[in-house]
Amino acid sequence: MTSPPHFTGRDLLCLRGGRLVFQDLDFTLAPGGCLTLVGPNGSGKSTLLRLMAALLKPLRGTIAWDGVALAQDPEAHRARLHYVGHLDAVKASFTCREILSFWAGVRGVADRAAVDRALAAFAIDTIADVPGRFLSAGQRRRLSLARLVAAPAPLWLLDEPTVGLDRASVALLEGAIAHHRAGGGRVVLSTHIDLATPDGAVLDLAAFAPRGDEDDGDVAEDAA
Ligand SMILES: Nc1ncnc2c1ncn2[C@@H]1O[C@H](COP(=O)(O)OP(=O)(O)OP(=O)(O)O)[C@@H](O)[C@H]1O
Repeated sequence: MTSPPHFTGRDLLCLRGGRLVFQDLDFTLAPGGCLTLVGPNGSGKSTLLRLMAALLKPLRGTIAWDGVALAQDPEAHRARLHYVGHLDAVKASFTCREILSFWAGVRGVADRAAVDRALAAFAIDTIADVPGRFLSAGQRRRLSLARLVAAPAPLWLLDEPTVGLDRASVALLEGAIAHHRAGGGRVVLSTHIDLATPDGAVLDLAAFAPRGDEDDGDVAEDAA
């Protein structure tokens, strides 16, 4: 019997702007798993998500999908994930439906039903034909999150996805995450608020902060 594919990080050390952000960091995420990143401002939650998306490289350590290091084929890795960062990619002159259809098309999904499901999943169906320029901050965020549903991908990387969301929208996100995980999908998210992720794991970045005894002055940052 073969074991399920795991998403792992081992012995990770990361610099940004020449400064040590975290070190000795390990994680493991099995299919259906959720990892919540917590920690104070600047502790490296966004940085770790960017490492997991193969947008940055660690100075030391390895991140691997099913035993294969991301560095071997970062493009293949990016094709299996959705990364939702702080910026909402919303085109002012396109409607919500057009924006979602575009994103789905980029991922090879030409399925109106999938776009309809995504609109409904984040309660944007009532504003499906409203152009991006007229959306509120919370509506823009919901539209960005709806991409997750419009074009399936096994790994969701979500950087503070609840920013701008009202309580009802947070519940919609929790539901979408639960549905994704029930189908074997994986989620890593950073948050400063409580988000219901049943049976999920929590990784506190504060535990991997520089100890103050390192001399990092002579090591170069290894950015992608
Ligand atoms: N592009 C960059 N160049 C240089 N340093 C950076 C860059 N981006 C982030 N940093 C630094 O890396 C460290 C970690 O930042 P990061 O954004 O990962 O923290 P965070 O835990 O996500 O913070 P927050 O809770 O405020 O969002 C900080 O000290 C930050 O100043």
